[in-house]
Amino acid sequence: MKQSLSATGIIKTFGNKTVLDNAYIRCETGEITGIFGRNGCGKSTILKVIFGTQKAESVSLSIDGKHYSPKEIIAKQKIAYLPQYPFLPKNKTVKNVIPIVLEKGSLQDKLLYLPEINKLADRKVGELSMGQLRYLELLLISHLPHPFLMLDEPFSMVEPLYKEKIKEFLLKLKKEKGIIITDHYYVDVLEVSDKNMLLKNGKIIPIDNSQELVTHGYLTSVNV
Ligand SMILES: Nc1ncnc2c1ncn2[C@@H]1O[C@H](COP(=O)(O)OP(=O)(O)OP(=O)(O)O)[C@@H](O)[C@H]1O
Repeated sequence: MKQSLSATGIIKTFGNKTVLDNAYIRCETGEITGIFGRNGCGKSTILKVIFGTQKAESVSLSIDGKHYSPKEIIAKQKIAYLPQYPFLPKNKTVKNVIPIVLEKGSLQDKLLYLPEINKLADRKVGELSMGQLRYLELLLISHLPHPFLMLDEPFSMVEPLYKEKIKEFLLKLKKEKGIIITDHYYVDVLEVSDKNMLLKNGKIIPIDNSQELVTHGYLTSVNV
């Protein structure tokens, strides 16, 4: 059965600057939602507000019609979140960080035996390249059993071959999850997304076709 996530009425200010002005995100399992917007428009902030790690002046959050406080989101294990910046401890090996994120032994094994992760198993996290680290973090977070997944720049620093693997993986994963992605690699996002939104001046604008990203000033031209 489909599950739905709704975060509405989001207001967030930093000092006298209103970054989110009645913004919203809605997502259902079985679909990928792309969020676009210029640098500093509030894409990371909206994800952090929903995940409960950034306090907002206002946000109304519900999953399957049940209301949640953002403070409960981590504990309730409904939404997994890949932050924009690396979060794994640098001094641990890849095989030792997997159990920190994934509790279940079968999930740990599933990840560890993926050839691209297995070959890094004994390397320290701090010794991985940025792209290898991004790929590891994405796979770790995506293997959590949570029904919703928010990805902040999953394609950043990742080589083209692995970007293709990520897209293939996300298209399979969306059969069981609702996925929200924000990334300036807009071609990659558009290739996998079912619906898209633009964040501009604190508001969400639904995007029906990529030409609208030009109309609203995010792109100068569309080549997809
Ligand atoms: N802790 C903070 N204190 C003050 N201002 C902040 C803070 N965090 C974010 N901001 C400001 O809020 C705005 C939105 O930041 P955010 O990181 O959400 O943008 P973004 O859309 O994710 O940008 P980018 O595409 O560059 O990653 C920016 O103007 C930023 O400077």
